[in-house]
Amino acid sequence: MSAANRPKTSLVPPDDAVAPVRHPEAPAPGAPLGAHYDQCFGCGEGQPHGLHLQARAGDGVSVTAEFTVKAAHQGAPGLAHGGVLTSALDETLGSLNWLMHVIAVTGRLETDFVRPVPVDTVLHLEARTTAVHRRKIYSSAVGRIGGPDGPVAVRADAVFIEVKVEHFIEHGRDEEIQAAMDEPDEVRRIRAFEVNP
Ligand SMILES: CCCCCCCCCCCCCC(=O)SCCNC(=O)CCNC(=O)[C@H](O)C(C)(C)COP(=O)(O)OP(=O)(O)OC[C@H]1O[C@@H](n2cnc3c(N)ncnc32)[C@H](O)[C@@H]1OP(=O)(O)O
Repeated sequence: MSAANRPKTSLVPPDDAVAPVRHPEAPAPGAPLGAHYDQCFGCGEGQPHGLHLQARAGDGVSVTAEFTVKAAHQGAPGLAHGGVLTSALDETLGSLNWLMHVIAVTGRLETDFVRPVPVDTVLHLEARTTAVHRRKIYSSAVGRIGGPDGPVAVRADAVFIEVKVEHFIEHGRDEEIQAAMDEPDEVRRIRAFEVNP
């Protein structure tokens, strides 16, 4: 069956899924994870149009992050665009994989929009990996407004799929791949994951 015809993977882990394992060299709880790629729309410091999310490690396989909704993120007047909020959730969820030293891409992501999020709001994001089944990584996130314990405005469930670094080399545009490969920090981090599973 071609990938395009594949039935949607459930966001509920199968019975034989296992608990996620935090890598022994993962950053300590409270420590920033840093951007995985300088030009990433979600976390890249060199990306002027990006969200500039800075995730911090939590306990187990969990992270927290804050995202401030700017005027450039509007959908309706004065309110955040749903796709931008989903991007913030995707980035936060994706950062969980670094705590396990696994390279993975988003396979499926489902967002519930519970409350409108006005411009200038700080969205307090929390995400956790709940289970792993072969290459599939099951994670969930919430975004709260009005403070870290405020009401939930958005929530998401996702399945990430583990990939090798060749995934990016094969599919990415040569120009950016070459630039990333020329960046010693990027290569060191990715290679560390490959030799240190
Ligand atoms: C050089 C520099 C590198 C820099 C690195 C930076 C990295 C940072 C990146 C972070 C960026 C931030 C995050 C982003 O924005 S990531 C960007 C958005 N995501 C993508 O671009 C992914 C596009 N999709 C693909 O490339 C392929 O379809 C993948 C790789 C996902 C699977 O194709 P592949 O041929 O490999 O898979 P398989 O057929 O062997 O299936 C394997 C298992 O997975 C299950 N499955 C498959 N598809 C899906 C699906 N869609 N939903 C749920 N489940 C799915 C499938 O049922 C099977 O399960 P099981 O049979 O085992 O039970």
